[in-house]
Amino acid sequence: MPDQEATIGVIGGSGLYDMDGMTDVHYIDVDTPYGKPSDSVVVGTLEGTRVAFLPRHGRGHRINPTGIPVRANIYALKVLGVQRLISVSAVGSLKEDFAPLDLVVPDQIIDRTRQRHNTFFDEGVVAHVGFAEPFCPGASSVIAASGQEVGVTTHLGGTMIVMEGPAFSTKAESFMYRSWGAGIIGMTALPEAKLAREAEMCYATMAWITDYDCWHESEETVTVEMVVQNLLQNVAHSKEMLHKVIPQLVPSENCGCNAALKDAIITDPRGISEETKHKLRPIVGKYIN
Ligand SMILES: CSC[C@H]1O[C@H](OP(=O)(O)O)[C@H](O)[C@@H]1O
Ligand SMILES: Nc1ncnc2[nH]cnc12
Repeated sequence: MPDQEATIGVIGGSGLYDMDGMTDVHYIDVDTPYGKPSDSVVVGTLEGTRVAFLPRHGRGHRINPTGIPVRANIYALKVLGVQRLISVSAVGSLKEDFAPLDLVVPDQIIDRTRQRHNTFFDEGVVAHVGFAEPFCPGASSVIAASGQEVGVTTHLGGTMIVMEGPAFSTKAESFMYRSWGAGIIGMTALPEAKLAREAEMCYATMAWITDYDCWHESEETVTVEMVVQNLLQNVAHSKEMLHKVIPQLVPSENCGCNAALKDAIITDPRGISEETKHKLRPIVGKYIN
């Protein structure tokens, strides 16, 4: 595999702006039809595997959740060869037994975002990917097993609310999300998960609980200070876990993530312009040439 390619991708969230222990490192600035990604992508070797790492808020946390160039991020990782993508996120808890510092590996998601581009298929070619199971079950199991191995309280499964932000929720919203049965809340897993599906990548999330949002009677309402304090411990666990997770992320025969577009493109290929084909080649080149 060439130096500037990687099959595994990691998107770092709040607090995770770099990865420890990578060797043979290249910083790559990728330009995409959707503009520049959040920052340079670091490609290096970790535990014998080529990995591409990208901090979604940019180094120094410059980009708010709404402003993250998610299409550019996913497109850039696809161009670099990424097939399986792990996302790391700080989240609030909506359930008593999901406590700060616990790890949740969600299996469902509810979209409460309003201002984001959430598809590669909005111009010139239409595709409808299946999203009933938004996270790759194989990659999710690997993350959960490694959480248990490093000794963190780990919950496999749970519904994640993705809100627009950047302000945190009102109490009324937080109670409503609880009544929906949701377990955690964050601001960034969408459209990331959807675009990763369109790009036929396995996608799973390591969601670290930093707070009880604002619904809890006896716990303090979320603040950035509280999130950051808990993040420091969560980030250390994330880094330790990534060393274990990455070498185990082998392709699974039955997850189907790598064939998400197989029956999803509805546009007659004869009507797709050369310009659109060129723009979307890394995403659809396997099906439309
Ligand atoms: C710093 S608190 C809110 C912020 O943290 C989470 O970011 P990420 O998912 O990238 O870890 C949350 O989604 C908000 O963007
Ligand atoms: N309570 C919360 N709401 C939304 N995003 C978060 N990230 C961390 N805590 C959060």
